[in-house]
Formats: sequence, C-alpha cells, structure tokens
Amino acid sequence: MEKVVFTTGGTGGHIYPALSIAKKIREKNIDTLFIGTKHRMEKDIVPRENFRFIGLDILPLRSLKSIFKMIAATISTIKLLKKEKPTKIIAFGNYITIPVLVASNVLKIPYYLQEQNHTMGQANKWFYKGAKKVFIAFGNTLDRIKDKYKNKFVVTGNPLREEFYGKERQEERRKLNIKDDERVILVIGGSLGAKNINEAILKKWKTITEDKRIRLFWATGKDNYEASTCKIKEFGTAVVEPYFENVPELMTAADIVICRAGASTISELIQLEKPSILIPYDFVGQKENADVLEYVNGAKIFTNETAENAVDEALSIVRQASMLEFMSENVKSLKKGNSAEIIVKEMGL
Ligand SMILES: CC(=O)N[C@H]1[C@@H](OP(=O)(O)OP(=O)(O)OC[C@H]2O[C@@H](n3ccc(=O)[nH]c3=O)[C@H](O)[C@@H]2O)O[C@H](CO)[C@@H](O)[C@@H]1O
Repeated sequence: MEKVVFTTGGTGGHIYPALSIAKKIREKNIDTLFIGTKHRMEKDIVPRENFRFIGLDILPLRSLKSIFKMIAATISTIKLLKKEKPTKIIAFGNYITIPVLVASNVLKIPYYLQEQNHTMGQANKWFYKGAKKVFIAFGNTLDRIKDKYKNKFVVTGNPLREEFYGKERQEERRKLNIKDDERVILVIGGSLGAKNINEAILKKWKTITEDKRIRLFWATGKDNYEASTCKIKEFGTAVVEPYFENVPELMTAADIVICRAGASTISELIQLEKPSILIPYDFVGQKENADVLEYVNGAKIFTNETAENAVDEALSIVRQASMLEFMSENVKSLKKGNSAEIIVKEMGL
C-alpha cells in the first residue's frame, strides 16, 4: 500500500503546488500526510483542504536556537516516519523541508523534490543529489546542474490549483459583471501582499479610477489592507480586498496583471496566457522567474523604485488591444501540460 508524505510550508507559493499534487493522489485513494511548521500558513491552509497535517516547531536557520529546534524536530520526525511508514516522500523546498529530508535519508525512504523557481533554492540544492527525481518548473534551471545529475530532472512546469484549468474568459467576465468594452487590471502581490505595489496603486488611484472603462481588482495582502486603503474615499467599481480566494477566476477575466514574480504566479500567468507587469521581490530569485516571461515578450519588468511607472505602463498597455494580444500569444509559447498529473505519473503512483 502506497503512502505519501508531503513536506511544505512558509508561503502560498510552496503550499499550493503540494496541495494540487496531493489532491490528484487522494483521488487514487492513496494515503497522505503533510508535515510543515506549526507557525506558518500551512497550518491553516492544509487542514482546511482536509489533509492530515503535523506542524513542527521549527524556525528559519538564523540563530543557535533555531539550529537546536531543527535538530529536535529532525529526531521527532525520524520517530514519526518510523511509525507512519510512508513509501514515498515529496518536498517543496525551503528550511521547513529539512527535518523530513534528513529523516528520509536516515530511514532510506525514496524522496522526490519539486522546485518552483527558475533558480533552485538552498534546501533543494543540498538534497537533490539523493533524490529519486527533481521536478522543475523552468527548463533553464538545468543550465547550472552538473551533467551527471541531469537525468534526475524532469521539466514539468509548476503544479497549479485545478481551478486554473478549463476556465473561459468570457464566462468569467460575465460572472463578474464586466462589460465587453471594460478593461480588467488585476493587482496581486505574492501570497503575503506587496507594500511597494500597494503604494504605487495608491499614488495612481485617481488616474486609474477616472477611466470608467477600467475595472480594478486589487489584493493588498492580509497585513496591508488598512494602511493601503485608509486614505481612499471613493472606491467606485474597484474591488479591493486583503486577499482574493478566487484568483483563478479573476486572472482568467483579467486583461493584464500587475504582480510580483513568485514562481506560482508566473506559472499561473503562463497557464492563462496573460500579459503582465512584473515587479519582482528582491533577494529571493524572483528576477530570474520574471526574466522567463520577459524573454519571450510576454511581460515587462519594473523595480520597487519604478513601481509607479509600472502602473502607468499597465494603464497604457491595457488600452492597446493589439499589444495585449501580442503579449498573450508570446506567453502561450511557454505553456506546459497539467504539471500535477505529470508529477503523479513520474512518481509511479
Ligand atoms: C517573498 C517570498 O519568499 N516569495 C517566494 C514565495 O512566494 P509567494 O508564495 O509569495 O508567491 P507565489 O507567486 O509563488 O504564490 C502566490 C500564490 O498565492 C496566490 N494568491 C496571491 C494573492 C491573493 O490575493 N490570492 C492568491 O490566491 C497566487 O495565485 C499564487 O498561487 O514562494 C515562491 C515559490 O517558491 C517564490 O517564487 C517566491 O519568491
């Protein structure tokens, strides 16, 4: 009997790909268990989807205390896995996956990795040599891998929520009451929001809302809603929320998306063939993710410092139907199949 342990957590970008694979596995009546931290988003998101979840007490490796916690968590994970007896393990990057990956090496349980970003993260770099297979989103991640390990890697794209497949633009626009001549701009930060994008939208608020043909959907991030909206007196037709639960619907309806360049967001734009204005978050390899889209002329990249120009550019492009079509066609060239289905098959499940 197969039983698969998933280890993931931290941000939506790590959790949603795991969930989409887990749902495919559950359809096959295979038992699953999620292991993450008890401190971050996974502790809410995973049980809400009715998966069994265990939260470890671990922190990012930045202090002596966090190293001790990591060692203690690893020891308890070894005990846990001895009891649970999984046949396969899959990890989705970052420090949260370390205890399970060390335990699977100790107990010799075969493990798989999934890397969402163009540039591999540190945890995946440490563990890929012992993995059975590594599922990557973007082909050029392989450029930095030694030849002798390349045969472990499979380019699958990022697993997306099932709702990103099979949606139809006109239908979603109808449900949102969007008229044919209206242009939809969707603004999302990462799963935690994006302060610089919010500030730029606020500065350009008058210009955006003056144009009656523009429909704005803007997620500020859960912690930034008050600060981002307290000065707004008139919302007009704009829909402003801390977080959108219906991004698949909104992105399908959108003409252009202003966003960060987290890996899942980039893959969602590719799946829905959307033109975008990208403002990558520094430090975590988002620029390289953004380059994938810009390279094919499917997106334009701006920085935190030029975020206001980014909004101007979005307003200009969204009024040019031919430009939207050109960018959308280019994005389409990057499309892959249903990544979660491919990964389940590659895992032999
Ligand atoms: C700050 C940080 O460390 N960011 C990293 C984090 O991104 P983070 O989780 O922020 O970003 P991603 O783009 O990968 O994922 C965000 C997910 O949240 C969803 N969403 C977002 C806003 C909203 O209102 N509603 C909603 O559902 C998006 O549709 C997407 O599915 O993990 C990613 C995957 O390893 C990395 O590429 C990012 O660099």
